[in-house]
Amino acid sequence: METLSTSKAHGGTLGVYRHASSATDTDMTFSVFVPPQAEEGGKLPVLFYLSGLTCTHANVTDKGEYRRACAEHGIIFVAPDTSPRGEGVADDPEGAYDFGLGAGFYVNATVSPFAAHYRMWDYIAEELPALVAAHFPIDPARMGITGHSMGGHGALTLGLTYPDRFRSLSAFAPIVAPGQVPWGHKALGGYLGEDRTGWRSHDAVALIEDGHRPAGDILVDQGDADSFLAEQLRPQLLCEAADRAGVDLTLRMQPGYDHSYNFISTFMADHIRWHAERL
Ligand SMILES: N[C@@H](CCC(=O)N[C@@H](CSC=O)C(=O)NCC(=O)O)C(=O)O
Repeated sequence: METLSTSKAHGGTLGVYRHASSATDTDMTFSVFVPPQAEEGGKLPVLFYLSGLTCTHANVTDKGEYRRACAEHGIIFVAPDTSPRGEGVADDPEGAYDFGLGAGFYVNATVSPFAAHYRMWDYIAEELPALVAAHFPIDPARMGITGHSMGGHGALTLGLTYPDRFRSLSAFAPIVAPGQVPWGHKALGGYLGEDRTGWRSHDAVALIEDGHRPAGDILVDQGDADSFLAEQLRPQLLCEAADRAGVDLTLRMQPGYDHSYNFISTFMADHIRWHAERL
């Protein structure tokens, strides 16, 4: 693992790192904030934040405003990239923002040419937790996951699939049912193929319908002025599935907030506190 930069913040250290990923067979870059409590020598809980379409690790690192709350609650914060990148990595044939580079959708692609590198599911579920646990003072029994939009979809599907691994689960404006919305149709069709049975493992609503359960309760914040709300996000579908299944979900509709990092940064500290209480 190569250190690209480190900088002191709120008494802790923000670092950006690059490594050769075996999951994606590319270099991958991510950021980690280690709070000042690490100096005491113990292992700390970790929160993985999965970003949305068009993002790298840098969007939340620059605009997410998570460091003060992580320093207050003693949480390590890990922000990975959203897709493999580099020479030989396939992109959307028309360069669209919602597929290919910056839009890995947290799945292991099975369709050529994407199957060669687009293995973000394995990267987030397996490789990255092991890598950060080897290099930072992380307690692997206290891992939480959150994310925004496409990353909220990733957090929900990973948290529902691996409740023993991700002990706390929240999301900001997530895509809750990719099998029922245009972003999801394009991504799951392009990465997994048109046989929709395979899509259910990457659809939070379908996962709940199919019997998957999170480790505990789920927190979702959603702005009601989000331009993607009605067509792409549809959080009501998650509420209905959770109600039917007895999953403890809190959906907070936040008046006036849009889909941007102004929304995310407003509620970030609250999500970090919420995860800290559960980890
Ligand atoms: N057409 C827009 C759409 C991109 C966008 O809004 N991306 C969001 C995530 S959307 C769902 O996953 C985002 O987080 N953008 C980065 C940011 O820093 O705001 C466009 O291309 O801009």
